[in-house]
Amino acid sequence: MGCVIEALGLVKAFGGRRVVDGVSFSAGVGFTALMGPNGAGKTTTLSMVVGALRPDRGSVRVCGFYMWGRDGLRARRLLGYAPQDMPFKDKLSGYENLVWIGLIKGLGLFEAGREARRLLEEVGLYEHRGKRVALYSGGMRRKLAVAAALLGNPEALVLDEPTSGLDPVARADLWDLLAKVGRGRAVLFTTHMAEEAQRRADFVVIMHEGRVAAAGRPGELVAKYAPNPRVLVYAEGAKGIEVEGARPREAGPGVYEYEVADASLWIPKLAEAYLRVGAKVWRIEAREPGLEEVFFALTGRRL
Ligand SMILES: Nc1ncnc2c1ncn2[C@@H]1O[C@H](COP(=O)(O)OP(=O)(O)OP(=O)(O)O)[C@@H](O)[C@H]1O
Repeated sequence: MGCVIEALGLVKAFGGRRVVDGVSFSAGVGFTALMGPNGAGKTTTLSMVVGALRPDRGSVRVCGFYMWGRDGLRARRLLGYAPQDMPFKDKLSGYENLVWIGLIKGLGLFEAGREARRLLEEVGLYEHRGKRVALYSGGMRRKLAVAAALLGNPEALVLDEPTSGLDPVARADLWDLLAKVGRGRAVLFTTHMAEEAQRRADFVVIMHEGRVAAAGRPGELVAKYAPNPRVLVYAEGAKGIEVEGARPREAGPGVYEYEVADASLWIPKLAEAYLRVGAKVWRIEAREPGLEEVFFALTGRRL
């Protein structure tokens, strides 16, 4: 079966405002994305999941052990966590940082050193092991954070926005690494990028205003909430026009999005309608719906 991370009715309020309001989900072996816009409550939820923040209500189970009960220590040991900004000591090397974190996690000095070397190799930082972390790039810091989360060989991994702030090349590189180290583990990660969740997650939990708006496999969510393709018209000289009852949504300056049943029928129809009113049409394209459209269908907002 493998390890499962379970959030069971989590509630957390700050100053009387519930920022997490009854969140439940389970993340089994594979990649689970906790997806939502900034402020949806993702980080607060993760903090409770990893045992850093006590829930007002509800509980968390990691591989069957309750995080906030007698088994808390066990649950914590089974789980590795990489926060958005890992508090590394910039003056120490990558190797020294990992040894230091290993000691905090309860490893002996010899084992911490051995694990640090093994993990630096695994994440591709071995040749930079002696370099001060202050000199690491953003991508290298993230890899080191993944290595730190893997100290103690946890069954579950929790990653808060693992790729935020990275350029596309560094992001793809980090995902190659995560795919490798995530194999056989329950990996829970947060993202506010629909494309990333769609591409990388086996299962997606969509959060909005402190609650779970929907959860499922990406393909199932799209089929259920946003099955229709979209046609985008890039035009100048006409505001979005209604065509045969289909009303556009302004997807950007001069970009009008139509939700249609059959894109191949609607592309010529829309081109004709815009040309008829004297607009310049730069481009028309069909787009398959994805989790961005699912989020919009559920909340009326864009991610
Ligand atoms: N310690 C705190 N005290 C008061 N309010 C807080 C605290 N932590 C978070 N909040 C508020 O709770 C809400 C949810 O924050 P949270 O960081 O969990 O969202 P998020 O989905 O992770 O967003 P982001 O991607 O920006 O981190 C926000 O409105 C935030 O301002």
